[in-house]
Amino acid sequence: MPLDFLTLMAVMATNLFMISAALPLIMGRGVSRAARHVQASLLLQAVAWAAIIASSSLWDQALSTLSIACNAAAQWMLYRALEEWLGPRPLPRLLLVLVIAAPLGYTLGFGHYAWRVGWANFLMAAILCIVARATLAPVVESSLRWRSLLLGCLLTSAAFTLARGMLGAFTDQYPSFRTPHPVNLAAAMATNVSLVLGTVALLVAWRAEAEQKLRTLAMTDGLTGLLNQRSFAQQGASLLAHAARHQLPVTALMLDVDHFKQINDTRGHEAGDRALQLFARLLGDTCRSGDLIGRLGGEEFGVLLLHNSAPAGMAFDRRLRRRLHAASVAELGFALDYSAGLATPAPGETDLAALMARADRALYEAKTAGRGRLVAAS
Ligand SMILES: Nc1nc2c(ncn2[C@@H]2O[C@H](COP(=O)(O)OP(=O)(O)OP(=O)(O)O)[C@@H](O)[C@H]2O)c(=O)[nH]1
Repeated sequence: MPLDFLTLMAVMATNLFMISAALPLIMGRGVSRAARHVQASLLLQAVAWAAIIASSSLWDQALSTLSIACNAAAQWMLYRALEEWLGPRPLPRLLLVLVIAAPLGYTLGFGHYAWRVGWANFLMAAILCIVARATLAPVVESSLRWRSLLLGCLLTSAAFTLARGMLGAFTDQYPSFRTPHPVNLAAAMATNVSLVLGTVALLVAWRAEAEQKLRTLAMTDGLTGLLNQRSFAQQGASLLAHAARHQLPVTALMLDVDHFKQINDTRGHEAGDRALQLFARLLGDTCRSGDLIGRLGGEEFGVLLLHNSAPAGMAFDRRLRRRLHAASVAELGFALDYSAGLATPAPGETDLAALMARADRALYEAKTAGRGRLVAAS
């Protein structure tokens, strides 16, 4: 079956334009930054392929330079999407330099065919390798499946781009972009397939991002960003089981802001919300990593301090109280105070509900004893 190179390219450019038009419709408004980067990347690729096809009939230098600039920029946008999904990625500066240098060197050396083809393809291959590298070693948890698929697509494209560069720079078998050389035809086929598979990988990545957002939303309290009651109970039970297994000390605290209704009534609901946010932030600042904090009700918070026995829990309370008094006056314009109850599990105890109920009873004692204090369960 004869394969016409330009037809393959035209099909790919058409597909890319269709996908670029369809994606915003499928994804809808208000999508994440990563999704917007992906949309931009696909559109830039579509323009790049359309420009290279058009360059064979008019404005050769301008359109082929535009094509390389768009292709490089498309990879930059894809890299930015990967940064959003996977955390900081390696070699961002080098990538940016290559993205700028690829079209610049190409157009400056346009008069010399071997130079411009070698330059543009070698730099594009390097760009593709850096983006492929960016799919590895995520800083945040991410599925290996879509990343492997994207990695495969990018490495395949990089290999063919490199092969084109070698042919153009060091042989006379690649006299033009449309040459029906077997490597060129295979590259066009592979790019078409990579486009489809790469788009699938990116859609799966986008879905994974949406799922993660939903999971976070279901686990956290919208106002303070702390764990909500349900996830505090789930994660608290695991923490308690872990502590019991390894015989680690744990201290549980129940904390409740004092006279909170009065704050709402006299200063307004918004001031009350800001007070809760400040309290939550200071709780986070006073805890160490591995501790658990949750908003268990309106102005009631639960804390599980790992590696801490009762005296350390009391020291935690003193630190928090000091910080709260200073920060509430400075940031809210009035002093905020709270009552707290403290309880520690018996050796081997893993019943979180019973432990928190003891801390809650101690909290009630703190309230009835005049508020603004900590009471330890006996
Ligand atoms: N601003 C604001 N208020 C809330 C929120 N959730 C609950 N509340 C209010 O918190 C108040 C809690 O009042 P109470 O349970 O009487 O507690 P309190 O006034 O702090 O009294 P003590 O705990 O006995 O010191 C109620 O008025 C609730 O409407 C919230 O998310 N934001």
